[in-house]
Amino acid sequence: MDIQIDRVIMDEDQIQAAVKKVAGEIRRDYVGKRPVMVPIMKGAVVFTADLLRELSDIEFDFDYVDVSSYAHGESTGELKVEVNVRKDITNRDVILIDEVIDTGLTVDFLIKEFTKLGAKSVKTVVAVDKKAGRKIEIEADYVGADVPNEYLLGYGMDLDGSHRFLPQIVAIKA
Ligand SMILES: O=P(O)(O)OC[C@H]1O[C@H](OP(=O)(O)OP(=O)(O)O)[C@H](O)[C@@H]1O
Ligand SMILES: Nc1nc2[nH]cnc2c(=O)[nH]1
Repeated sequence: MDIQIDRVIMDEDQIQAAVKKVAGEIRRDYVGKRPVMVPIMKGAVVFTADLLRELSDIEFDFDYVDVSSYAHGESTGELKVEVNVRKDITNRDVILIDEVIDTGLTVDFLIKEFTKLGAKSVKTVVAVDKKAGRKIEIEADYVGADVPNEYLLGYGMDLDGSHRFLPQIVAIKA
């Protein structure tokens, strides 16, 4: 597939500033609470590595889920759970980590799942927020930066597996 980059939405410095901002907010709210950090793979892989190294001065536990719903650049609206959480999250404060919130369907689904599993609280941190993309009413609790409602690549975001590890966040030509 021929992917043409249109423009850079966030460069590496802007991304790192966004990581530091949300890390500061999470540190303030969770120090001493030992939350369970749960990235939503695969897209969250890069943001998670940055965020959790930034938070290495507080205590937390770690697990991950692998959930996907996008194919060929579009939300199918159907969540496929490849790997579910294995840690016992009963009565635990959980922080879901994702690189982007768009329709909101992924985090909404997982918040409901984790609440059913007995979590004490489930909050969400995202690197970027496409607020205009929402299909349901839901907000992330910690947002690195707001971005336009265009299909983005890089910093974990892919198109059918391509461009996921681009260090910048870019928009592509339609
Ligand atoms: O708010 P939403 O519209 O639900 O979109 C956000 C989700 O979309 C992407 O996942 P994707 O389904 O592409 O799977 P991947 O993480 O494995 O690439 C991204 O990593 C988020 O998890
Ligand atoms: N790659 C990619 N995945 C997404 N999932 C939800 N929104 C996006 C996006 O803009 N780009």
